[in-house]
Amino acid sequence: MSKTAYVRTKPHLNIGTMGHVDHGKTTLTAAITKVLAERGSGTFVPFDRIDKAPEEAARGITINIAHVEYETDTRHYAHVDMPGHADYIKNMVTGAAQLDGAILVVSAADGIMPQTAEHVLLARQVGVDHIVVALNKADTGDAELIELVELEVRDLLSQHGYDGDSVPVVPVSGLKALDGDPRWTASIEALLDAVDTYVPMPERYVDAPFLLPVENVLTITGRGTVVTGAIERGTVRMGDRVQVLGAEVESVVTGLETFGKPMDEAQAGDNVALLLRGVPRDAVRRGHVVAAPGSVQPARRFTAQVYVLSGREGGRTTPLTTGYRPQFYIRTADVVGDVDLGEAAVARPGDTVTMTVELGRDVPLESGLGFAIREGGRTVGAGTVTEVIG
Ligand SMILES: Nc1nc2c(ncn2[C@@H]2O[C@H](COP(=O)(O)OP(=O)(O)OP(=O)(O)O)[C@@H](O)[C@H]2O)c(=O)[nH]1
Ligand SMILES: [Mg+2]
Repeated sequence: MSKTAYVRTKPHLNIGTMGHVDHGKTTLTAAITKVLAERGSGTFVPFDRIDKAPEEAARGITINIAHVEYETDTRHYAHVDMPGHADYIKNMVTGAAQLDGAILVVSAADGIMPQTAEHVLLARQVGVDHIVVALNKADTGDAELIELVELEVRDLLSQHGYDGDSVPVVPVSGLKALDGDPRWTASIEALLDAVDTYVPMPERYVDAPFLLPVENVLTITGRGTVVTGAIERGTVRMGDRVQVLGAEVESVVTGLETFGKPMDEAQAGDNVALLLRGVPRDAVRRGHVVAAPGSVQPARRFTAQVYVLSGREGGRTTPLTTGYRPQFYIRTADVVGDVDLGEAAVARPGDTVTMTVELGRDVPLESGLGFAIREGGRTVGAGTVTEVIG
């Protein structure tokens, strides 16, 4: 069966829903696709097609990130629906790493909760510069409560370096919009307008050497190994030679698709699936990087500026010292690393410190790259690479 090729008619952006567990991210994602499908631009993706794993259905939570696509009048979006549950932050970080903007979903009935704050911090760290707030479940709350939650969210965003005063905050009801209630269908339209206008089209480095952080790996029986993710920079064409950093193999791109639609060429920002010739399924993993051969030099040692979260922010309550070995979340990778604090030797919760890190394996690094530090299921630090040592 031949598939319809992807035709680039509008600028493409990557957005997604993040926020605390059960605040309604998946419901809102389904509602957005429904409202737009009714406008004739896209396909409705029902809730159970987004949370489709049996464990997700049984537990009523999102575990894996899921991608849907839709179009507004002015833009084409790939939308990643991220899990809110604290146990699946790892998947959330992978999703957030590819976003140009995020929809922070906050239940107007509950207000900000631990993963609301953690997601904002992580989004900031992985380079999400623009957030639009959906005050969901607005059908349940009274106006006064909604106003209070709005103030609280603006404050939280300001604390993390976002412009909390100017961020659009839109009261919505994903559930009622899914039901077709016109008042709440209009709230989804208002949210999408806010995303269209508030999240700018990022600069795309289409002329840079190709680089794609691997989000997922799958096998197409009889055809080979497919890697998926959002292209960070550059352009890739059918037949291009690429290098898989992490797997240390070279390959040729023999298939290229976005949301099931074939393309001859994909560029920075596109959310794609690449079929790689002759690469065994188990050689490639999330966290590896596919790049133009020789274009990046992986490294494992770097210096960084790191903020150590306080106990109140969900971080450690005790200082960390040289020799500390947490996990570093860099792009889609999580890698163990040894921390050296130099002469300071100790960093207390709430401190901003300079550290030297030696990772457990080589990864493509560059100064300015943001990362998160996690330990035993919680985020303990947020940092930026200041210098790559080698
Ligand atoms: N009243 C009301 N309930 C809602 C609304 N949106 C979602 N819900 C309910 O809230 C619960 C959680 O919804 P989900 O969409 O699964 O929440 P989620 O944020 O995706 O949860 P995780 O992905 O597990 O973090 C479900 O029972 C929904 O029906 C809303 O706008 N109003
Ligand atoms: Mg969900």
